[in-house]
Amino acid sequence: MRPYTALTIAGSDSGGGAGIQADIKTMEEWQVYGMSVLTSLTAQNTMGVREVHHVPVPFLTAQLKSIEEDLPVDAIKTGMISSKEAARTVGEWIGARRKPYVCDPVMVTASGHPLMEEETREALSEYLFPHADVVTPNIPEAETLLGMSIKTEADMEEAAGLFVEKLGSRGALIKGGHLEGEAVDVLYDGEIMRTYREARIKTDNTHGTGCTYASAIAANLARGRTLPAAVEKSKHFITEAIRHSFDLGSGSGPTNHWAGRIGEIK
Ligand SMILES: Nc1ncnc2c1ncn2[C@@H]1O[C@H](COP(=O)(O)OP(=O)(O)O)[C@@H](O)[C@H]1O
Ligand SMILES: Cc1ncc(COP(=O)(O)O)c(N)n1
Repeated sequence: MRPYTALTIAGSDSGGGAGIQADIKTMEEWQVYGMSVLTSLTAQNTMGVREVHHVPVPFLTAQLKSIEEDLPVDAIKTGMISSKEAARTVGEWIGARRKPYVCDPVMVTASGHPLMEEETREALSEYLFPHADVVTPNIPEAETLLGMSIKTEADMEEAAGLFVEKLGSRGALIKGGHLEGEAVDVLYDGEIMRTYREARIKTDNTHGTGCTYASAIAANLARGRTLPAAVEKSKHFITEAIRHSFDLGSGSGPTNHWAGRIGEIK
């Protein structure tokens, strides 16, 4: 049997809650075979990032070549991409594949550690966004990339539209986790504006939510679902993952990737 497959191109989180580790755990939950190309290694836990080591670009290329010569890729997700050169390499590779692609433009960790060099911001719209079916910024990322302030749902809709019009992606999902009240996300697929709404869960354990959400969307696209259907399924998945998140570590604890299967193993 040939399983559905997805590739994450992202950084490693030694603490296991975000980055590549969150991505592969999430793909597994959707019964999608996960593959990973590492861009950077972070020495990280729930409290923050101690050190970062970037994978040299020729080795990034070697990983991409290893996938390409041997393994099928049904969908792609990108996360931490620190340098302009890495963005160019990854963007050119993705552009040649023409597979469903979810771009999570991670810039800083929740604890405030930068994961991207400043000059890479422009490289995102140059090399990555044009190939993306959907870009998934949180509010601070959307504000930085668009140079606007986002405080209301109307602002989120405007931002989603601007990603497509000005920054060149085919779609945008603006995530409202950083606003107050309900956890509302706005998806624009280039034609229709849709809103996904869930009650806000009272917890500080949200380490890895962005990575998990983007990977769930990629896994659902790999399974052949449309973008709105993939987002709907993934919004439900991330909400349960936050509801059952783990009180691990003394910082912001990780989301629970197996929330949908709680109680299965006795
Ligand atoms: N406390 C919460 N309760 C319920 N959903 C949340 C909560 N915090 C974030 N979310 C949801 O989790 C997803 C990730 O959002 P967000 O926190 O904005 O992104 P990031 O992890 O990239 O900063 C979004 O669907 C958002 O609405
Ligand atoms: C290697 C790596 N990549 C991404 C994030 C962002 O995590 P989040 O999903 O909480 O925004 C992170 N903390 N570490």
